[in-house]
Amino acid sequence: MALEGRADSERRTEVELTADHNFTLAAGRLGLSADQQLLLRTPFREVKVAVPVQMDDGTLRVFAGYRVQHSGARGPAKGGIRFHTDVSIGEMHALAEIMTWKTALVDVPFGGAKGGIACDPSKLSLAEQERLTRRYVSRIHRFIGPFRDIPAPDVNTNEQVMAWILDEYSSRHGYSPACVTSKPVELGGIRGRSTATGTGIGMVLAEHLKARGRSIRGARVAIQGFGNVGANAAAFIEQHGGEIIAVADVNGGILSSGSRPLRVPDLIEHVRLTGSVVGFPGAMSIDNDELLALPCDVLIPAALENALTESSAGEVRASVIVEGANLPTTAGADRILRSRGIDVIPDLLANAGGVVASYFEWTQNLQQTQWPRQKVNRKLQSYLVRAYRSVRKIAEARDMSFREAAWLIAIERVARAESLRGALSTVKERNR
Ligand SMILES: NC(=O)C1=CN([C@@H]2O[C@H](COP(=O)(O)OP(=O)(O)OC[C@H]3O[C@@H](n4cnc5c(N)ncnc54)[C@H](O)[C@@H]3O)[C@@H](O)[C@H]2O)C=CC1
Ligand SMILES: O=C(O)CCC(=O)C(=O)O
Repeated sequence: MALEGRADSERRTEVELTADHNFTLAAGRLGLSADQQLLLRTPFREVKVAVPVQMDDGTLRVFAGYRVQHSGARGPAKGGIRFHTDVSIGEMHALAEIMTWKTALVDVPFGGAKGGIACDPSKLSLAEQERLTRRYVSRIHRFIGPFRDIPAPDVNTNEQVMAWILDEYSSRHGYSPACVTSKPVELGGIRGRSTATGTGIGMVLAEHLKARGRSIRGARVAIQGFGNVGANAAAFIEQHGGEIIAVADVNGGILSSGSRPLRVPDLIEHVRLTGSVVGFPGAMSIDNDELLALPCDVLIPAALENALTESSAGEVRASVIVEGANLPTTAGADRILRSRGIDVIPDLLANAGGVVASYFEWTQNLQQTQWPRQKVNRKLQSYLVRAYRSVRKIAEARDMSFREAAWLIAIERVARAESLRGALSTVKERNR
C-alpha cells in the first residue's frame, strides 16, 4: 500500500534510502504488517514555507524553509533546525524520522521532527541570519510550541539562533521558554546542553569500550567534523585520556605529526580564530578521504550524512565507529562494516545526548527551575548508559548489529504508543 498524494515518481534521496533500509530490517524482525509500517513511517506533518528576506544591500531573496514532524505518538515532536545549501524535503523526512526513533530509544517523552532552511549561512551577515530566522518562525509558529514541536540546533545553527526563535515565538504566544531548547542559559537554557551531544558520544564510547574490556585511555581517535558535536566529543575524549590524532572539517583535515596527539583546547582556539582546523600549527594536512582510512582505534563521523559509503567503508581501519552525525553510514557501507567485524555504535544511540539534555531543559522550563550542571551530566550518563545496555542486550541475545537492535527497540516503543492511542488498532481492524 502506498501513501496517497505523494508523487511516487519523486526520487528518494540517499538518506531516505538509508532510513528505508534500517526501518525495513527492524520492522521485518518485529513482524509488522505493511499497513503498520506505512503508518509508522509516514510523516505526520510536513511544512514548506517561502522565507523572504531583505539583504543588507537592499535586495530581496526568498529562501525555502521546511519543518517535518514525523511523529508525535510519544510526545511533542522534537528535533533540530539546520541551515545548509543541501537542505531539502527528502533530507528533512529522513532526519525527522531518525528523531522519532532516537527519542523512543532513549525513552524521553518526545516524537521526532527536523527543520531547516536551504541557504549558505557563511555568505549571510549576522543581521541577515537574524531576519531569516525570524521570518522562518513567523511562517511556522502555528505548528510549533512547547506541546507541539520544540526545535533545537543542528548544523550551522546555535544558541543565538535559538534565542531569536524564542523571542519571535514568544512575541506571538506570550513568554514561552519551553518552545525551543539549547537556548542561552540567561534565557532559560540548561547548563551542559551546548556540550551534551559531544559529551554523550564520549559517555557511550566509554561504556562500549568498557564492555569490550578496553578504555578510552590511550585510544587513538579520528573525528570528521569539528563543530558543536565533533569538538565537544574531542574535548571529552581528551579529558578522559584518549588521543585525538586527526580531525577534518569542510575545508580539509589535519593529522598530528610525531607521537603527540592534537591538543584540543588549542585546536578549538585555532578554529575560533581562523574558521577551520586547516593550518593548525605543527599538524600535517590530509583530506577527508584520508581521515576515514587512518589506522586508529575509533572513528567518529560528526559532520553530515553519507560520510561512509560503499567505496569508503572498505578502507576504514578503525575497530569502532561512533556515529556522531545522523545517518553518516549508507546501507551498503553498513553491510561492509558489519562483514568486516567493525563495531558501529549507531546515531540513534551515539548522538542522543543532545536530545536527552534538551529534554532536561524542557522540563526545567516547564517547572520554572534551574538544574546544576552536575545533575545534567549525571542524569545524561544514566539515560545513555541505560539505552546502551538495552541495545547491547538485544544485539547479543538475537545476534543483531547494534543498529538493528536500536531500531527494533525504538520502533516497538512507538508502535506500542500508536496502538494504545488507537491508530494501529484501526489498521488491524481493516486487515481483518
Ligand atoms: N548539534 C546537536 O546537538 C546535534 C547534532 N547532530 C548531528 O551532528 C552532525 C554535526 O552537527 P553539529 O556539530 O551541530 O554542526 P556544526 O555546524 O556545529 O558543525 C558541522 C561540522 O561539520 C563540518 N563539515 C560540514 N560539511 C563537511 C564535509 N562535507 N566534510 C567534512 N566536514 C564537514 C563543518 O566544517 C563543521 O566542522 C550533524 O549530522 C547533526 O545532525 C546530532 C545530534 C545532535
Ligand atoms: O536537542 C534536540 O532537540 C534535537 C537534536 C537533534 O537535532 C538531533 O539529535 O539530531
